[in-house]
Amino acid sequence: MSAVDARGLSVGPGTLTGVSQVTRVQGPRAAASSGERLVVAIDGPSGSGKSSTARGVADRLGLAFLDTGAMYRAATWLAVHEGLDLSDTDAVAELVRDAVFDIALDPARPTIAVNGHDVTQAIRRPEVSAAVSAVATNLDVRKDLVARQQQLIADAPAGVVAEGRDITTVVAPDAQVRVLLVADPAARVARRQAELGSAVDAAAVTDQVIRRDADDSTVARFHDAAPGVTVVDSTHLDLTQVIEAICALAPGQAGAEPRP
Ligand SMILES: Nc1ncnc2c1ncn2[C@@H]1O[C@H](COP(=O)(O)OP(=O)(O)O)[C@@H](O)[C@H]1O
Ligand SMILES: Nc1ccn([C@H]2C[C@H](O)[C@@H](COP(=O)(O)OP(=O)(O)O)O2)c(=O)n1
Repeated sequence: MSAVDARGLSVGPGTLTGVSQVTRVQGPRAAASSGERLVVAIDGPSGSGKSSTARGVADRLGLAFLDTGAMYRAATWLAVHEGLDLSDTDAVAELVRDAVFDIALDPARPTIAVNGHDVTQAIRRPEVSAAVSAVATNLDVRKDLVARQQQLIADAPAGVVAEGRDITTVVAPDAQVRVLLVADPAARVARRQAELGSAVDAAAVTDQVIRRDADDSTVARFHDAAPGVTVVDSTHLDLTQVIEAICALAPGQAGAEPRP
C-alpha cells in the first residue's frame, strides 16, 4: 500500500521510522523522458551554494529536491562502515550495486538512508567529506548512481530540482533549466568554514573544498559550462538573489513575484 503526498512522492514500503516521503531506489533501470514536468539541473563546485539554492528553488516552484552528492556521501559512509578499502574499486562498486537507498525528496526535510541506516547527519562529517572523492571517482559507482538518479528524476511527477557535478551534462542534459553555479574559491572556502565552525581547522576546510574539487573534476565537468548551460556567479549575491535568478530561468517564471 502506498500513498502519494502533495509533491507526488511515494510513501509506502520504503518508509523508515521517523522518515516520511521516501522514494526507494533498489537498482539501475531506464529513466523515462521528462515530458511536461519541470526539471531544473544545477551543477557547481563545493561551496558554490548548490544545495541551499536548489532547496530554495524547489520550495519556490513546488518541486522535489534531489541532492546527488548525498548519494555519493551515503555510498562512502556505507563502504567505510563495512570496512572496505576505498581503493578496491570492484569491491566498492559491488557493495553499492547491492545497496538500497531511501531518499526523501522534500526540500523542507531531505533525508537519506542506506541499507536501513539513516545517514542524513553522518554523511556531513569531515571524515566522509575527506573520503568521498575516492568513491565519486569510481566509474562503476558513478554508472550505478547516475542510473538511480535518472530514475528518481523520472519518477517525480511534478518535476525536480537536482544538484551535483554532472546533472547538466550526464544525469539530466535535457532539463529545461540548466545552471552552472559558481563562486570565487575564497568565498567558497569562507562559506564552508562558517558552516563547519572553528572545530574544523582551516587546512581541513581548504582540503574539503579545493583538493576535493580537483579530484572530482577528473570525472565530471563542473568548472566550465557545457553548451546551453547558464552560468550564475553567487560570489556577490545572497541566497535569495541566487534563488530568484534561477527561478527566473524557469518557463513562465520570468518577472514572477517571489512567494511571501
Ligand atoms: N549566495 C550565498 N551567499 C552566502 N552564503 C551562501 C550562499 N549560498 C549558500 N551559502 C552558504 O554557503 C554554505 C555552502 O552552501 P551549500 O549550499 O552547502 O553549497 P554546495 O552544495 O555547493 O556545497 C552554506 O552554509 C550556505 O548557507
Ligand atoms: N553528481 C555528483 C554529485 C556529487 N559528486 C561528488 C563530489 C563531491 O566530492 C561529493 C559530495 O558532493 P556534495 O555536493 O555533497 O559536496 P559539497 O557539499 O558541494 O562539497 O560527491 C559527484 O561526483 N557527482
